[in-house]
Amino acid sequence: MVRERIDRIGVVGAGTMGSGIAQVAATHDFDVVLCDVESELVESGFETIEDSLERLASKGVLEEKPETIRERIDGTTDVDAFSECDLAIEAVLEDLEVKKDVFADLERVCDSDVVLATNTSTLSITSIASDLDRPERVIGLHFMNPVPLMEGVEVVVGERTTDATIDLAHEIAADLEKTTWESDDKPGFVTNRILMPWINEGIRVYDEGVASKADIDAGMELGTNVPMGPLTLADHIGLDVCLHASETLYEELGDRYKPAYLLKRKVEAGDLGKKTGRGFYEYE
Ligand SMILES: NC(=O)c1ccc[n+]([C@@H]2O[C@H](COP(=O)([O-])OP(=O)(O)OC[C@H]3O[C@@H](n4cnc5c(N)ncnc54)[C@H](O)[C@@H]3O)[C@@H](O)[C@H]2O)c1
Repeated sequence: MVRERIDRIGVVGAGTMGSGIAQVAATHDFDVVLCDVESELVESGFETIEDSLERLASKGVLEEKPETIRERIDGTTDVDAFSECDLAIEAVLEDLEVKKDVFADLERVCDSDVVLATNTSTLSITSIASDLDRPERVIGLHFMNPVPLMEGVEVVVGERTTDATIDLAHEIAADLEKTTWESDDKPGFVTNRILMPWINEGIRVYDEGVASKADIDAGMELGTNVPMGPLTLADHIGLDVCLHASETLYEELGDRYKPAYLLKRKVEAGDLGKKTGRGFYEYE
């Protein structure tokens, strides 16, 4: 049995993804609790949400005022505030031990019928749930970046996830006007298993001098009808995020997932893409 009536959603992690998930949930009339480890990080999540809501309002795509949506979100640094939540979504950094600790807290704090979802990009849902008493209520709800704009959500089914939990995951995504597809709990699921080698190959093609950055991106955009070429997309995702995902896939799946040399060097240099103003391209 899982709780089907969802009024209040708890989101752990107020970074890029957590703030986006909180925003989309509040936009769709859910009450939200947004949690991070320090109040400054919660505040920074709220700034991201407010900026995004203002941009969407200026394009005329919001049905309510940004302030009305914003007021549905409470901030906290204490996960105990999730005791009243009907669903919890974890979006903390991509580290198995950190996520396991967060899920231990969620299991302690949330009622036993509350579904606990993770936004992990590459980690195993089964591993994340492995120390819990009730792993059957854990599922992957893999939102795409930027959450307010991207329509797709990948539902990732762990070894012990029950049908009731899977149904709830699809239903809540539909309530958020997202479209889902399902993946088994295998490294990188559908999206990152295919996307990460594509990005790494784009970087190698550039590093080997096959073509300029602009021509690599143009070739893939015009030649295969994707909205962004691999170098531009890597900058948007964050080169550190791409490297971390590639290393996890390399560990699990072997040589064909080896991260590109230049990806590692750029991350070491602190050129992480759009968020630091420089990756493969420069940003204002
Ligand atoms: N960035 C992307 O494009 C993207 C896309 C899909 C999925 N994801 C996944 O989403 C998750 C979050 O990624 P992100 O890009 O938002 O990361 P981020 O670094 O922007 O945000 C993570 C936040 O989690 C907070 N945090 C860490 N430990 C915490 C804890 N114990 N309790 C509460 N908060 C804690 C950090 O302080 C930080 O604010 C990761 O699992 C990532 O793989 C990322």
